[in-house]
Amino acid sequence: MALPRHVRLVEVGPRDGLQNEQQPIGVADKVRLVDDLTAAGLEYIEAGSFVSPKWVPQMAGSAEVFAGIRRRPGVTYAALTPNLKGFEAAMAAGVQEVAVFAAASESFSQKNINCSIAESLDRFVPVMDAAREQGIRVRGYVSCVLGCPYEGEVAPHRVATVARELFDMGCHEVSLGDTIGTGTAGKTRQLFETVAREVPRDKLAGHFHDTYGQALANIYASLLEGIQIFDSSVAGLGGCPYARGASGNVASEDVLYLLNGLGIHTGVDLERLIAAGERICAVLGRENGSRVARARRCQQD
Ligand SMILES: CC(C)(COP(=O)([O-])OP(=O)([O-])OC[C@H]1O[C@@H](n2cnc3c(N)ncnc32)[C@H](O)[C@@H]1OP(=O)([O-])[O-])[C@@H](O)C(=O)NCCC(=O)NCCSC(=O)C[C@@](C)(O)CC(=O)[O-]
Repeated sequence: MALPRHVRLVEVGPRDGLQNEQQPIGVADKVRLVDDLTAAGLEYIEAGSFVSPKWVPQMAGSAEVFAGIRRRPGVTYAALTPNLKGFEAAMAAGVQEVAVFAAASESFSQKNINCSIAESLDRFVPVMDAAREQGIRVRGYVSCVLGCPYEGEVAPHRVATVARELFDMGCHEVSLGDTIGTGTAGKTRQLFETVAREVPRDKLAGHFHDTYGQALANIYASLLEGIQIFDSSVAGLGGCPYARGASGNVASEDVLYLLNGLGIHTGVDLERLIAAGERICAVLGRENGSRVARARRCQQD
């Protein structure tokens, strides 16, 4: 399959990235991060999460974040909503698009959202109904698509079943998450080939954590499978609170460098993106997880 000419980057740093930080992060710093990402040209930014603050304390201020950001027309600012309560809170905060999240592994589903896969899909039905009534688009996530921290291997057909359920219930696109980053390029191709029998390819996104250093290779493998939407996290922020040892998402800067090198258009400015990552890393006092950003810094020193 020929490589696509355009890719949409879904920036998940303010949500997937920051949700795993142990130290408190002020609303102003979160708002600044989202504004910097907007300035870098990202068209889709996951800016927060309306989940139980007991489960993920770092996302507790999401309503304030949505109140503080400067929204650029044409940019989607989205949030996670695991149930109707979260959806209603997101609507009150003026969220434009929400995401529901399921897993391909029963154990991870229990650890992450305290219910089975089937129960989670049932919980999403009222969210989907309310979203339809209010004209809100819903994105779907499937976690553990290339491995589970509790169960190990996950067969592609199990992922396909959950992805199909999410698509059939009205999710406009389904993002497949390699939560623990164990996937390799061959398995990634096999995964998309299998899932694309159930959900159209142009409705699938890749969401790769870089724990084993395979994320860029997996993105290239996905491009060869015709996938044109990728989730990434500025400065490689993050991890997953329910997958011990999982490192952050693949760094947005590194994905952009790959795509730029392939001549694939994204509309994102690399230098501004690097600046956004450097700023939030300075706030957090952590090393920048983007190799591109680190290389640029060395060249400038
Ligand atoms: C789903 C629940 C709520 C079930 O949690 P539960 O305890 O089973 O739910 P519950 O309905 O019994 O409610 C318990 C308490 O939570 C409250 N509650 C209930 N719902 C909400 C809500 N929406 N917002 C705020 N509060 C809420 C509810 O009001 C109650 O409060 P209490 O009476 O004890 O004071 C919980 O398990 C939860 O919030 N989990 C969140 C897990 C999470 O955010 N994980 C990270 C995101 S997923 C991810 O990172 C993976 C992804 C997407 O990036 C892809 C990948 O890489 O794999």
